[in-house]
Amino acid sequence: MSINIDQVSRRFGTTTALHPTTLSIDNGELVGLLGPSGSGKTTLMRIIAGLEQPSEGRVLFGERDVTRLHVRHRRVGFVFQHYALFRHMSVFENVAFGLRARPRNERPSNDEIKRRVFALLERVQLDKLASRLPAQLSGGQQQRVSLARALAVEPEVLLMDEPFGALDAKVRVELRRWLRHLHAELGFTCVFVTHDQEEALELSDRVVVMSQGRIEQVDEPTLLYRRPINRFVFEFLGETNALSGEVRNGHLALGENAGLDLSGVADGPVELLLRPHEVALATSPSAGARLPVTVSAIAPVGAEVRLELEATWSTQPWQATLSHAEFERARIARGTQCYALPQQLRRVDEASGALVDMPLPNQGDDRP
Ligand SMILES: Nc1ncnc2c1ncn2[C@@H]1O[C@H](COP(=O)(O)OP(=O)(O)OP(=O)(O)O)[C@@H](O)[C@H]1O
Repeated sequence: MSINIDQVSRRFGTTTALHPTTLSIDNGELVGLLGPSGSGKTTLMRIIAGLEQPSEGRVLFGERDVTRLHVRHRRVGFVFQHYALFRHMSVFENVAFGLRARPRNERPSNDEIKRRVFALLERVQLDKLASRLPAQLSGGQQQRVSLARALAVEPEVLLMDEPFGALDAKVRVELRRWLRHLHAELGFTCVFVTHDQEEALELSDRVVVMSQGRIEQVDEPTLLYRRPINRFVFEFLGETNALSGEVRNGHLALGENAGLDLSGVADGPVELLLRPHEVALATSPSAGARLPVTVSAIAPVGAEVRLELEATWSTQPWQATLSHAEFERARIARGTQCYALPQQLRRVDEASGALVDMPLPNQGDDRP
C-alpha cells in the first residue's frame, strides 16, 4: 500500500510539531524517519497511524483518503519499543490475538488461525517456542513476537516506533539484519521511527531526515551519506571535521604556521566540512595544505583505527580513520606530529546553508 502525505501539519497550542509536510512512500517500501528528539518524527508517524489528527493536510493510503478514518479502520500494524505482549498469553496466543479479535463473520477458523500463526512463527524463527510465555523469552525474541503479532492481521502498513530501542547493541544489529530479510521476503510497506543513524541507514530503502518539524532530506542511505544537502544532515549523519576562517587572495590563513590554498574562492568567511575518512595523514605538508596536527588518541574500532588529532588551528580536535594496514604503515603513536591532508572538502553556503563541493588544494608532488 502506498502512502501519500499531502501538506500535513500539526500544531499543539502554540507549538508547531510538524510544519506542512509532503512525502510519498511507495508500496512495499521500508522508510526510516530519523531525527533528533523533538523533530516531529513521532507526530508524523502517529498521523499516518490515525492516532493523531493533522491540523491541515491529507493522508492517502493508495487512492483512499484516510485523513478522518479512525485508527481501527486503517489496517495498520504497530510495533513499539517496549514489546507490549500479553504477559499471561503464550507466544502462539499473542500472535493469534488479532485474528481471534475479529468480528465473527471475518474471523478465520481455528485451523486457519493455527496455520497462519505457525507460518508467521516460522518466518520469525520462533515456531519451536510457541507455547512459552513472554517472560520466558529474551528481549530480541519478544520483539520478534511483537512483529509476528503485528503482521498476523495482514496490515496494509506496518509502523514501528524505535522498535529495537530497548535492546542491547549486538541484538539490535542481529534484528536489523533479520528484519531486512523478512521485509525482502514479504514486501510489506513499513515506516519506522529512530534517532539512531546507523539503524536508519542500514534498514531503510529511503531515510527521511527531520529537524524542528520539517523534512530536511529524503534519500537512499548511500546518497544521503554521500550527498547531504545541508550542514544539519551532514552533522547528524556522522562524525564531522570542520574548518573555518577568512579567505584572502585564495588562501585561508589559520594562524602562524597553518593554512590552506582555496584558489577560486572569493574573499570572506568560509566554513569547510569533511568526514574522518576523508582525512589522510602525511609526514610533510602538501603544496596547498599545511595543517599540522598531533595525534592525541588512538582507538581500534572494528575494521578501522580512529585517531583524534589536536591542532592549534582548530578549537575542536579532528578525527581521522585509517585502515589497520594504513595505520601500520604510517607508524603512528600517541604524540606523533604529522600533517592532515583533506581528500574531500565541502563548503557551507552562507546564504542557503547548502553544501557545495570544493576543489581540493594542490596536493603537489611532494605528497608522501
Ligand atoms: N501532545 C502534545 N502536546 C504538546 N506538544 C506536543 C505533543 N506531542 C508532541 N509535542 C511537541 O511536538 C514536537 C515534536 O514532537 P515529536 O514527539 O513528534 O518528536 P520526536 O522527533 O518524535 O521526538 P522523540 O525522538 O523525543 O520522540 C516536540 O516539541 C513536542 O514537545
